[in-house]
Amino acid sequence: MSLRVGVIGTGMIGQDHIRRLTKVLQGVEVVAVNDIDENRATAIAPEGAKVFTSVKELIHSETVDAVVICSWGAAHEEQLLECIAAGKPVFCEKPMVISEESALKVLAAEVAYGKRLVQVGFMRRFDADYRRLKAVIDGGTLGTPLMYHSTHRNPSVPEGLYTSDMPLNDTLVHDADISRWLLSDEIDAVEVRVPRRSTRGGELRDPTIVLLHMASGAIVDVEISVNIAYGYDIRGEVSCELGVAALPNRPATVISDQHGIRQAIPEDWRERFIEAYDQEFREWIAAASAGTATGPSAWDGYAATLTADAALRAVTSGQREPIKRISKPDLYN
Ligand SMILES: NC(=O)c1ccc[n+]([C@@H]2O[C@H](COP(=O)([O-])OP(=O)(O)OC[C@H]3O[C@@H](n4cnc5c(N)ncnc54)[C@H](O)[C@@H]3O)[C@@H](O)[C@H]2O)c1
Ligand SMILES: O[C@H]1[C@H](O)[C@@H](O)[C@H](O)[C@@H](O)[C@H]1O
Repeated sequence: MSLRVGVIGTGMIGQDHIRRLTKVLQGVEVVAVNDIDENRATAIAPEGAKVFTSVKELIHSETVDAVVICSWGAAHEEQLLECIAAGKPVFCEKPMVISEESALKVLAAEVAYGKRLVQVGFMRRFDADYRRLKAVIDGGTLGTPLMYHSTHRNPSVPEGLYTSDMPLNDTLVHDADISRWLLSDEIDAVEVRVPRRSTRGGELRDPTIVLLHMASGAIVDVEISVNIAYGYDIRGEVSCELGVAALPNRPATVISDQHGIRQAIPEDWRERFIEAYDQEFREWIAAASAGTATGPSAWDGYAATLTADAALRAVTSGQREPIKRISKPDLYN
């Protein structure tokens, strides 16, 4: 029997996930949708899916086995808590939540429930190139990882919707998560440096350089650029004691003409991570069909939120901001 899914939030990524859940993947159907913009939900709802005007009713509906949350970050806490209260597996787009307080509430609810229900949308962990990079680091042939250079460039971000904290609490969270995962480490402190501002983003603080001090002593530097015009460019290079392992640029046709030799750069995250999102959902469907979750957990969402909070403090203080974590509940070991 197919997993019957309700999707909350039918904007850019909600539409892309509905496409993959209805047209690409097996063993799943979208039976319900909701958006605060009811007209949008109605326009996007796949054939046969019910449009719910109440999130709560969608989550508790007997016709819905599992939930996909694609609303804005600030709405995630309430929606996640409702899914846990209903005992339903839930895939939640990143950021899991946007404050430490919210993250602790989600952790406490899931721990009290006693089983993993929450999977956070850190899709890089499902990308074949990142998985190969991790296999090399874990294989140990390059020795201990010492530094990781993470480059995260967006051509542009939605004007008005992408606000001043978001380079750190919406974009950096991917680099925080992938650094913890690649290096099998935790982030203990954060520093931020703000160079000359790009005029392309108006008043938005952009670009930003972030240093993540890992518990092991390794250091990660992250470039966050969210208005760099030329494309969606994601890079990563791990410097180890005996060598360096880097993420390849996306393979693309090589064009030679009067302008020189060139390769296309992905336009946005949809293009760059298309296979990663598919794989992320393949694994989620399998886990949710068994009543649970897999991959990035609420603990990982919590760790990314702590990093974003510390980075936001570091912008103001100009100092190295320490991170204090609760001890890890057994559920996440
Ligand atoms: N993993 C990724 O690479 C990736 C890519 C894009 C977006 N995202 C994340 O997905 C989420 C949505 O991003 P987007 O780009 O699709 O934004 P968007 O603005 O295009 O769409 C968000 C939709 O959610 C709806 N919405 C907002 N609050 C709601 C609520 N309380 N209840 C129901 N609907 C609500 C909005 O009306 C809108 O239609 C964000 O958390 C974003 O960070 C992740
Ligand atoms: O919501 C998007 C998405 O998470 C992308 O993967 C990231 O590159 C963007 O910076 C962010 O705004």
